[in-house]
Amino acid sequence: MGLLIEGKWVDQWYDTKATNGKFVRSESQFRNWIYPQSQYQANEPTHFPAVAGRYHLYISLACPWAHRALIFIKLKQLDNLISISCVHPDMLSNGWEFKSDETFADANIAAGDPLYGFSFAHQLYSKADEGYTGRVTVPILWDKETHTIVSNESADIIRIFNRAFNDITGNHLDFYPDDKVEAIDTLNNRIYNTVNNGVYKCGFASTQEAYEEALIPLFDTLDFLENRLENSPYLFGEEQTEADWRLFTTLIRFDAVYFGHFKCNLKRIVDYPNLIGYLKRLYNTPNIPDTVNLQHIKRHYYYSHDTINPSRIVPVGPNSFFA
Ligand SMILES: N[C@@H](CCC(=O)N[C@@H](CS)C(=O)NCC(=O)O)C(=O)O
Repeated sequence: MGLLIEGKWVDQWYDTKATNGKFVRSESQFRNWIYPQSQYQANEPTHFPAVAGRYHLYISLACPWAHRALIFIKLKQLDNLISISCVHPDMLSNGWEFKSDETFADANIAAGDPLYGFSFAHQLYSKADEGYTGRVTVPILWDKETHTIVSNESADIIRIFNRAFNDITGNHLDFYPDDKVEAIDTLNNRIYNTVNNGVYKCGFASTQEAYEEALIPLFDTLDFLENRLENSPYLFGEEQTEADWRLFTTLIRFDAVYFGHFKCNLKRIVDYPNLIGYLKRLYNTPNIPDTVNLQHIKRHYYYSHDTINPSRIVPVGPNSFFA
């Protein structure tokens, strides 16, 4: 685990000393946008046009943020327009690596870097910006034409996928409808701070106080969501929205990883009747099971975070999502 400093790779774990033991996630730095041809302005440096075959998505099958992007490829039927490949689940001193390894072959997503044959994800960041300083994270939405990163922010990538390619695919499903924008943003904000990022705040805390400060709001929000789902299949009623999918990628990892490895252990998701029903409902959406790789998920967290799990032993259970 490390980061790039002025384009050079430096191996170091998250520094929580300056923040009283709290984990503070850094902001993504590539925040460009893909627009449909009708809205694309060539003279705007942050604009990229929606063109079939032009973009590549680099993901980790273990990572909940990258998982969102993969899910939107499926929901919006973008498989034939955007190519995808994945990193190896082990994120060690070189950060995310591209290597093929039969043990971790996924049935649907190829491993490696088909564009440049790079060994490390940090080489993509240096290619995009030779003086880049910051973390090397996935997902990475890459432009094959100008050889740069369009976006490394999953929240933006799923909104790009929600709209930009509709004219090409004919898929007009809308997971961020105009009349719900404010309500979705408000709920996303709570779920991001206390659940999606909340589990990381628990897991990467380096003081008892910082851990407990993250744990309590995490379970407050899970209790609140359990209540909200009492009479409703999804967070905003009958229709799925992006809020559901942003929550899904954390919930599906919870009992297998966050409960044990990140010490988020007041309750499991299976202990919440509405949340577990909701998780199964989302999981059973067409093409979604193909996006969930429990082997990568468990291996990545338990094997990569040796400050938390120095033995690198990967627990055997649970070996299904809902048990
Ligand atoms: N805000 C980013 C966060 C992405 C992120 O932190 N991804 C993790 C994997 S789960 C990562 O690549 N971490 C590497 C690092 O922090 O060095 C997003 O949502 O896209």
